[in-house]
Amino acid sequence: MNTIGKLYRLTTFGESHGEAIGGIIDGVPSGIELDFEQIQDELDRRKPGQSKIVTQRKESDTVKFLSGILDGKTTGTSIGFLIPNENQRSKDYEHIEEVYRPSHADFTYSKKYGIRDVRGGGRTSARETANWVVAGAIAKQIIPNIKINAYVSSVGDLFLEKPYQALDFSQTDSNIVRCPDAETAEKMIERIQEIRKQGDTIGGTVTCVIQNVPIGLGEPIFDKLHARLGQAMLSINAVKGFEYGSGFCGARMKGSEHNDLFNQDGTTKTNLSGGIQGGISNGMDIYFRVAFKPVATLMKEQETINSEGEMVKMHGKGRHDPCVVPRAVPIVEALAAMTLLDFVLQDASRKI
Ligand SMILES: Cc1cc2nc3c(=O)[nH]c(=O)nc-3n(C[C@H](O)[C@H](O)[C@H](O)COP(=O)(O)O)c2cc1C
Repeated sequence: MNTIGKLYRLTTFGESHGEAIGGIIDGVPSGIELDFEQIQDELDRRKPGQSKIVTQRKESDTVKFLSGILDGKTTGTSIGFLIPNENQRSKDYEHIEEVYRPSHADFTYSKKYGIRDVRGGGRTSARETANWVVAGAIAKQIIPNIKINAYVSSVGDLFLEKPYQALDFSQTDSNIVRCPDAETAEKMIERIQEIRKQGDTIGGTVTCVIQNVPIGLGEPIFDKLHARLGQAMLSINAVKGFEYGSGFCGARMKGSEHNDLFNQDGTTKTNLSGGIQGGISNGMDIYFRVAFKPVATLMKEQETINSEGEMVKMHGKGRHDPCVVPRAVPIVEALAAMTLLDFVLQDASRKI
């Protein structure tokens, strides 16, 4: 229930306003020299308070490793880690103790568990995703040849029209919205600021491109590579859609338009398959898109119900993201890295 992965496994714990969040990573090969700066850099890309277009909660998100590492190298035993919570303001949530925020997880958690950790959303909070970023950063270091790049490809109805082949991924972090095209990025930032001033929120998409993938990762039936990527991406808070390759557009095409014809060396002239056929990587680029809804907590009045079943008015309070996609980029990359590594280990285990 709190674990993702089969051979590279992350088990997590923690609530938004509890003492700390953290996890245990199993399946890390021994002898990997870890780059701790890179792990912290990834956490900094996700952390709150990093720019004017994200939540202003201030967390240093400093990770403390407790086990599984000796003299900077992995020992092959489980890696335990903690990220202390530093900047909780639980009072900001007192006003929702008896009411359910529309489209948040307040109602479902209350009904399922009969008890609700209202402080910062408890375990429903995307604070949990910091744990995933730690495991993802380590996964990236174990499979450095596989290149994973995510970026913001839309905010509301503002789309980055260029295909990923025309982008320079080194520019993704050159702006606060994490869109590698400077002109589009500027418009996206303006839109998010406008929406925030209105006390509203806005959705968007993150595109992820995975390059240099060996042929043969993924299983033919239940552990299809795209199914596991989809499960990972759909586990991210606020995600409403996942499509890979031609995705939903493919449903509008004819086979003669959609088929990826082969070159003699087994590569394909087009890549509408998105690098996966029959659940197995074919060596072409894997690319997919993840759709994020607008954040549920609004800084404006909405109608809702309380725990007594009465219709009431509520007004959001506290520090919230007006749009999650800039902070979601490292989360998408982390889960992609963990999923790919899991299959690399599975593939290796078949060969001994
Ligand atoms: C990076 C990130 C930041 C988020 N920040 C907020 C936030 O500030 N306020 C909020 O209400 N929801 C936020 N969310 C979304 C909620 O966690 C999510 O909508 C909620 O748990 C309900 O789950 P669901 O939307 O997947 O159904 C964020 C999600 C992500 C990925």
